[in-house]
Amino acid sequence: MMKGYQIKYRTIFICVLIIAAVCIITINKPKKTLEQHNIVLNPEIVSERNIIQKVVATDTEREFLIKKLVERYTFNWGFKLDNSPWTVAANWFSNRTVLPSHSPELGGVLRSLATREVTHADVGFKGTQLKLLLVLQGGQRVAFKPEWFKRDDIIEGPPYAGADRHNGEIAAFHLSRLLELRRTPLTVGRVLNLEKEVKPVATETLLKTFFTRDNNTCFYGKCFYCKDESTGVCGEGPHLEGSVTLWLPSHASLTTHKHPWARTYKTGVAANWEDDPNYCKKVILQHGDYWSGPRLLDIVDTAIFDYLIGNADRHRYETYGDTMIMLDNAKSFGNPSHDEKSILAPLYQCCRIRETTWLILLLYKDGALSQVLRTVLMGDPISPILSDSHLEALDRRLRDILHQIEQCVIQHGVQYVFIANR
Ligand SMILES: Nc1ncnc2c1ncn2[C@@H]1O[C@H](COP(=O)(O)OP(=O)(O)OP(=O)(O)O)[C@@H](O)[C@H]1O
Ligand SMILES: [Mn+2]
Repeated sequence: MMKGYQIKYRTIFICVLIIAAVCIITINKPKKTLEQHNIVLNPEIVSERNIIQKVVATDTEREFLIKKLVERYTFNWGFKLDNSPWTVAANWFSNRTVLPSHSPELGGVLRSLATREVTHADVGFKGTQLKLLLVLQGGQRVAFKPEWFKRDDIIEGPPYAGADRHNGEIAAFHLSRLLELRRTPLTVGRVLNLEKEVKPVATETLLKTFFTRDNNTCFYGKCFYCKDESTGVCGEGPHLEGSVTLWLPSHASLTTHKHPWARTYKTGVAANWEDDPNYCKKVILQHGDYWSGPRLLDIVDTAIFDYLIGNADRHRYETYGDTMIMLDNAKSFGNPSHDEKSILAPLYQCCRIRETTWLILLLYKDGALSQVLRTVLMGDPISPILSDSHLEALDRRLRDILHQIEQCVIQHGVQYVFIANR
């Protein structure tokens, strides 16, 4: 009797030990990192994948990767164009991208945007923010967004607070190139002499809004927030810095849509997406074409891009054909110590992303993003474009994005999260 009890207790004890050991092994088993998953790759990014494998290897190879990326995205300011810069740029416009991944001509077109004579100046014809609509020699329309803030100024308040940041528009353009989201029109920095370059060619409507304050030339233009001298912008003397953005070609008819993840812009009033974890499914149900075409993935790409630049103001968007164009990126780089997680809602609510986008993001991890962008931005005539703290914020935000993608994979699996060829 006594012996039987002992055997029974010993068996139970051994079973408990085995179960505990299995549990410990399972819990401590290293999770497969995303790089170890065997993803089916698009041919065009196979070369990038080789680089990824290298970057995971050693510091020297990481340096090599950064050097390669800098070479690829630095533009040659002195490049001599054979054709009109405006024809070159108009020919770049296609149904998925507005410029090529890399072309020596890019430097020539950007130089023309920054230096060609202004032949006509008018008030911006759309939007809530003060801007100029200029025509440059050769008949090219551009939008000029003026400088309101210094590079170190910090914008406090709601995530969409403050006037436009012209340097943000420039940085966003180059970031979109680095990430191969080439759906942002060409943008460059420029200092205009308002007295000599703008006033002589200004329309009556614009001219009427010019005034002087402390010997500086100022104007208040025409827009929703443009009221009178109190809402005007001033240069230093006659000189006003700003961003010049190429207008898309006239044949590019754009359609405007309300962004499904738009904010209410009312303090204390949340939009539907803000407290509905199933919001993404509802968006897809409501717009079938979002899922069958590129739209939802364009929205996710744009959310990633906006999270990096800190733009919480994408209340509407434009499409050309099926493609979402990323216009108006100036509500960005306002506060380097604030990361507005809600901008990522399309990513964390849908948990779907283009496989190419994810692979390209991987190239820039561990500080490569700020290093490459810093060097590329040095080529702009009004550089430095971003303060160190904004560049550091990019690396930190990229880590958040990669972590979020990893969470999606853990939750839904690789096949669900990564979408190829759409
Ligand atoms: N480069 C461009 N090419 C073609 N159209 C453009 C370009 N930039 C702006 N637009 C058109 O002008 C509109 C207003 O531009 P933008 O969004 O930059 O102004 P905004 O004052 O910031 O507007 P909002 O305050 O609504 O954000 C865009 O929605 C688009 O239709
Ligand atoms: Mn805007």
